Amino acid sequence: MAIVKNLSRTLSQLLQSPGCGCQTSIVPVRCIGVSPRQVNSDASFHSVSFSETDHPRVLITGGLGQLGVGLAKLLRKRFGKNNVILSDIRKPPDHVFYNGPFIYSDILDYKNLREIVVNNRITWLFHYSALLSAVGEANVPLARAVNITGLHNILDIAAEHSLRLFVPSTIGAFGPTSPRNPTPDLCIQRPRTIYGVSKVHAELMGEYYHYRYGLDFRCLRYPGIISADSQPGGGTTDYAVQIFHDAIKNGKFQCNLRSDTRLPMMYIDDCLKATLDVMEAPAASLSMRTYNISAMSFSPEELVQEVKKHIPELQVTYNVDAVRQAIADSWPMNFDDSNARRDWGWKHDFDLSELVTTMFNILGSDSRVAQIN
Ligand SMILES: NC(=O)c1ccc[n+]([C@@H]2O[C@H](COP(=O)([O-])OP(=O)(O)OC[C@H]3O[C@@H](n4cnc5c(N)ncnc54)[C@H](O)[C@@H]3O)[C@@H](O)[C@H]2O)c1
Ligand SMILES: C[C@@H](O)[C@H](N)C(=O)O
Repeated sequence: MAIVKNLSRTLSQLLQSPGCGCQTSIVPVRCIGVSPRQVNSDASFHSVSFSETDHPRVLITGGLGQLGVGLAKLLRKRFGKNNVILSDIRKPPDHVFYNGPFIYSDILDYKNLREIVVNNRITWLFHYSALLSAVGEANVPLARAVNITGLHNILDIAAEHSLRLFVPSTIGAFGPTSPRNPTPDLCIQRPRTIYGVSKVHAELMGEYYHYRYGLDFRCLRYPGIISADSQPGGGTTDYAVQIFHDAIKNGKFQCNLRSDTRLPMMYIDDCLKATLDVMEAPAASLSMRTYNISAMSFSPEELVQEVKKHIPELQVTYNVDAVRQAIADSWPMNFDDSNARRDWGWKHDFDLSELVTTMFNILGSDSRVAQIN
């Protein structure tokens, strides 16, 4: 009986304090072949390994997608061009290649990742590689490999080298049984896509590594992100980017979601600002490690009305894609991000009308609007 009591006391102490349990033992993370992936218990996971006056040394994985290049630009402004390395498995266009460090990195290659982290003395890692919701459903084995096996590699590397790790999650981490209007941070999560399942897995594994090994894991659940100078990578919210390009190019747009499909959305600048803010937030201010962030929520018909203020003759038709519609119908309609606002001061700058005006300003619709008037 006494043994059972002692065991349960030790276990409850372990579960209550972050970074607990790493004081006295070597914690095996994973052993593969001749490279024992072990985390030394003495590693000071909570203190980042650069001094307060130094800038972090940053690696971004999956950096050539919709969000990575913009993130690199923001981080380079803050920490210096050479302190931020973009990586991907694709060939970078000239404007990316000549604008700062870029290297090849396949997140499924653990040794290559480790080499990059060690050789470049990386201290912060932004893990952007993923297959999004629609392309994930089209290739489940690849999505499982990249989104789950790849994440395991990232977590182990981050724990081994005491990195501060950011992994984005998504509105897609919720499912039809979650409260949808609004969706709070903590509620039932039973997504029906491989993308959503892998993101819930990422949230839970990151938090587990935080509480078990003290990994400085930080995670935001992004809404659908809208950007002007980068294309989305195959998600359910892609229509909200495509409409701007099609409206400007030929004044016609065919929407693949039903006109009343309401989803949380955000302009890219807000998303990247939130990402940097949560990474810079003092650990003591974070009451959780995974936060919803929100800015606006709209349906295709509401977006169309706003776009028509700039291009009144826009013609819209609906040709619903069954896979995407089923996904969207299972996702949150509105996101409750009150914890992020309270804990680390999250605040969005762009509402729907500012978003649409900004998109047209960047994409250069002025001449078209002028022609119409
Ligand atoms: N864009 C959004 O609306 C949105 C919303 C919520 C969450 N997120 C998350 O933010 C992150 C970035 O999103 P994004 O829109 O830029 O994605 P994206 O699909 O545009 O880009 C993903 C990148 O991952 C790379 N990649 C694929 N397999 C890889 C591998 N084996 N090794 C290394 N890289 C690999 C791809 O080449 C691609 O450039 C993702 O994790 C995504 O889940 C995005
Ligand atoms: C919402 C987000 O995760 C992505 N844009 C998708 O639709 O898959």
